[in-house]
Amino acid sequence: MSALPLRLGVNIDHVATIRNARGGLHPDPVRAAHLAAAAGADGITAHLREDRRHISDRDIERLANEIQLPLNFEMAATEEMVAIALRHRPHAACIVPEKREERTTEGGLDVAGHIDSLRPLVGRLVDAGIRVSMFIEADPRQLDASKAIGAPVVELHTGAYCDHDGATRDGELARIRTAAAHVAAIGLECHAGHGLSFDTVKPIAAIGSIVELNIGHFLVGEAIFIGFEASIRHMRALMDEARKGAGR
Ligand SMILES: CC(=O)[C@@H](O)[C@H](O)COP(=O)(O)O
Ligand SMILES: NCC(=O)COP(=O)(O)O
Repeated sequence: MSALPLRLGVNIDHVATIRNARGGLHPDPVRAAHLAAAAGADGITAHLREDRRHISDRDIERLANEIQLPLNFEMAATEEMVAIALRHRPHAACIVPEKREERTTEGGLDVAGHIDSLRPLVGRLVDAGIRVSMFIEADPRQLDASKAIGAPVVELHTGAYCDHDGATRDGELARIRTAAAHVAAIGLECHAGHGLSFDTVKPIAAIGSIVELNIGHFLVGEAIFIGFEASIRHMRALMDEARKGAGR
């Protein structure tokens, strides 16, 4: 059976990181979103963190109102973020863990340990027509818990795979492959992301049951050297190369 089409969600958080370094308006994340669309992105991802270290409330408002691509709103499982999601009604919301002291997302959300609190929160977003995904480790317990709380989508955290090499990376890749097969078997949609680069994307893109990759930090960094559109176009080409011959 042939692999499903693979979407590229471009995360523009770190365009805002550069902007916030001087507290001005440049570079504009919304302009970056338009460029990403022109470069072939299938969606835009933006993470409104509780501490607003990069994406701001105004960025989310403008993205929701000004871009044509589907917006994937990454958010913590808090009442504050639910209210913002219900106000702007993005195409999708991805529920991610947050710790103020972390430099970046360090792992997946413990859905299995918080089923009772997450089920109603997910239900409110689903009832509002928002496609909810759970940002989780490649762990069958977390997959089954995501299904149990009514989330139609999971996004597998690829950080450990990207941060290691050799046998450890191979082990993480095997874990992701097994998890992606399980996601398909239980009828959820499978996405993946965090830390992906030109060097690490192809084995993940070759997993046929993964239908969306969310990639940001590397694309913004590489844009300094080759331009944002070229960075996105090259990532898309690598994903397409990997997809050829990928099974389900
Ligand atoms: C959830 C995820 O992997 C990305 O959104 C990542 O969080 C990018 O934002 P940070 O670099 O602030 O973690
Ligand atoms: N959910 C992953 C994402 O949106 C982008 O993560 P990164 O590529 O910035 O590490």
